[in-house]
Amino acid sequence: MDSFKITGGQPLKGEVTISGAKNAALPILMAALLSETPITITNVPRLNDIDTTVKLLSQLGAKVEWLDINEVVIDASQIDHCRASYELVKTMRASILVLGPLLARFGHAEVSLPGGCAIGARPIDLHIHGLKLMGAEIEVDNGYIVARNQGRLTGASIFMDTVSVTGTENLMMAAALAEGTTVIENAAREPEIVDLANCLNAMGAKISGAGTDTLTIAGVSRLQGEHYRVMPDRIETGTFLVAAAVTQGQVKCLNTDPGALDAVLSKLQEAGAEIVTGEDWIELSMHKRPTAVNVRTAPHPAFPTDMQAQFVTLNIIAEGTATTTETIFENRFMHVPELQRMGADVRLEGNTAITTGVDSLQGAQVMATDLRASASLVIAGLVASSPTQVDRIYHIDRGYQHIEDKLQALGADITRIKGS
Ligand SMILES: CC(=O)N[C@H]1[C@@H](OP(=O)(O)OP(=O)(O)OC[C@H]2O[C@@H](n3ccc(=O)[nH]c3=O)[C@H](O)[C@@H]2O)O[C@H](CO)[C@@H](O)[C@@H]1O
Ligand SMILES: C=C(OP(=O)(O)O)C(=O)O
Repeated sequence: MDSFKITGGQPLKGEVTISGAKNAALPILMAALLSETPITITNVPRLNDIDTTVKLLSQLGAKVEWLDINEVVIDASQIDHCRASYELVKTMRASILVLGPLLARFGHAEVSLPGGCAIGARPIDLHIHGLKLMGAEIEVDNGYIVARNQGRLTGASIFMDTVSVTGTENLMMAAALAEGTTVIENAAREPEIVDLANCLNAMGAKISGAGTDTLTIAGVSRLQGEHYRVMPDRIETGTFLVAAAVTQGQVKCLNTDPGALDAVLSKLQEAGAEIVTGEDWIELSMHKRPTAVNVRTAPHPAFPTDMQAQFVTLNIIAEGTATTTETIFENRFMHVPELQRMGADVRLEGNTAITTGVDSLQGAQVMATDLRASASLVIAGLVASSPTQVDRIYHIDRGYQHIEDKLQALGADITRIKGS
């Protein structure tokens, strides 16, 4: 397993080009299963999760061809299997996103139950409930969700008890090919939902309300391939901006969307950062030690849970005491004990991390436990007074394209140590 070796102390300076959004690219690649003709997708980030998705689509029988590093054509005209195996689902929970498309187009899908995950239990009951309302028969057999329906799914009125991003995406994709109209209430409003809806509409779907809490989907009988560009990754952008703020640097993120980051940018300004934005760029300058900021995660447009760990790192070196409260996942503080090992003054009370900023962190050998926890440890390493080793970085490779190359280009001293 690979590790990162980081020697901190340099303020990050320069420009970084942001990749396409993992959490938009994943459902959009899965949406290719709905199409009878090939779809070309650009601005696809090259990450382990994308490789897993491509493997999954290929196993189902789709033909996948990379035209360029970030451009892929998926031809799902011939699908010969409708089963997503445990081996793939356990490495990437988003594999559940094949359920809606396979069921809608072929009337049959088998997907391994994902099981628990480092950040929480993450059930999928809302996906199943919504599909059942559309007429599917669903049972669990030997650890697999087995879903069937005769003919097309039927449009339904669905109220989601909890706001779920992939739940909304799965139901939206299923409803796109259903007979009749589906209304999803209490839908997720994340920008990635809007991106998926835009892609589906370009393929011929009739979806309105994306970005609000009510989606209306008038089902159509077929969808066709298109050429679609994935939105920029707002979480990668936020991660580089926090790294710039923590190291008191100056970083311009290119190829991004400031409009998708309101809550994060406002917290960075509260922490003392100067932020200038253009149509597709954000520049952050930090001229002093950050001020600690209280953060509370909640569904979009509130502060994203995927930026929580990075802000804990900001708070542990900031001036003052702050609370960081996690309301989405019940166990998303695995970075806290690792940060304590680097000298952070942080304690957990229920779903809140209480931090009092320290003047400097010490380097240590720390272990990444999930994707964003890994990012928080890398950022901590960038300001530590002695070298840091972050182990198990396969987590970070799931969601960041060449993070060490991008950080090196900004002046960071970070190298990958190849493991066995
Ligand atoms: C691939 C992808 O896009 N992943 C994102 C997606 O994950 P994901 O879509 O898995 O997260 P959800 O939005 O579904 O989870 C939100 C909450 O709803 C609960 N829940 C969800 C589904 C369900 O059927 N029942 C249920 O109770 C979850 O346990 C969690 O407490 O949104 C999360 C919340 O913004 C992000 O952290 C992830 O990065
Ligand atoms: C939690 C995340 O991803 P996933 O839902 O794929 O685990 C994330 O992107 O931070």
